[in-house]
Amino acid sequence: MSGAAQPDAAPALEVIGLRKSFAGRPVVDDVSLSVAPGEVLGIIGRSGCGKTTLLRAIAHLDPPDDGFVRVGGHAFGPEVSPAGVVRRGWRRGRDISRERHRIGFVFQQLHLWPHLDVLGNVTRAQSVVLSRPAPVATERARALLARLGIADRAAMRPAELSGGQQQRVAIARALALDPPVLLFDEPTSALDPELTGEVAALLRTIAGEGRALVVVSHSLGFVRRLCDRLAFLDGGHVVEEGPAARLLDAPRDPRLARFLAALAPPFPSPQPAR
Ligand SMILES: Nc1ncnc2c1ncn2[C@@H]1O[C@H](COP(=O)(O)OP(=O)(O)OP(=O)(O)O)[C@@H](O)[C@H]1O
Repeated sequence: MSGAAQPDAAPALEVIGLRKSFAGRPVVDDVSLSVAPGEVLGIIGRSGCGKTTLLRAIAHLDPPDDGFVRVGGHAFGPEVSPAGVVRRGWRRGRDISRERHRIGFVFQQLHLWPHLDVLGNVTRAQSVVLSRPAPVATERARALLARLGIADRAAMRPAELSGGQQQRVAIARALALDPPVLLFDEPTSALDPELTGEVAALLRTIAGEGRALVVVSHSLGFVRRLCDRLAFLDGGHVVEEGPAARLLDAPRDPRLARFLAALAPPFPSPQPAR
């Protein structure tokens, strides 16, 4: 970890009492989280515990049923209260599209536009979401592609790239909107294990710019390397939260201990040959 987190700073992201149900079944149930600028929060938990649903509800890709999301102290989304009061002047559907650039989202499946080349993928969202003039958007895109080491791929289509390169395009596309908050859903799931360290280093650099990152991952090695804090989700609730090393090495909740034990290698590592 780079130590760039600013835990005493005002939160970049606040999630307060978020709830999301599908067909009457609560999947995210009263989740509250706070992430400081420069901090990386990891979300861990067994398959189906609601990690992706939580990320999507934070970003209002699937609007939450209840709760508040704030970015830099300002409301993100309609702020539906338990009493059903909606933020004054809020127009559902229309207004969220204007705010989307404040929370970047890098999907597990990446969702790059297959018919656009790499440069087009990184400029298009800037034009659509921020109405940036084409030359400004292109300059920003080229600078990001260079920074992410894929400038020489600018004219290629996503299908012509490796998984790691495609992921860099998705990260460049999200960064192009300058979001103070970035959400990553399983950023290493499509990558070879040797790229995991590279992705962790890249995300640390991005956080080091003062952005708040929330990262869902199944890989304990990855979250240990990357995250300042972890939240363990079970049954739609955050049942334990704290410094990453503390949760991984000294879990307090038996559900977290069981989850970690199930992921630990079944046999001790072989002793290295002397
Ligand atoms: N759009 C939806 N409609 C109905 N049910 C849904 C929807 N999205 C998610 N669910 C359900 O919510 C539960 C949590 O799903 P979610 O994808 O959030 O879990 P997860 O923790 O991210 O799982 P995984 O680690 O396997 O990706 C699952 O039971 C899933 O079937």
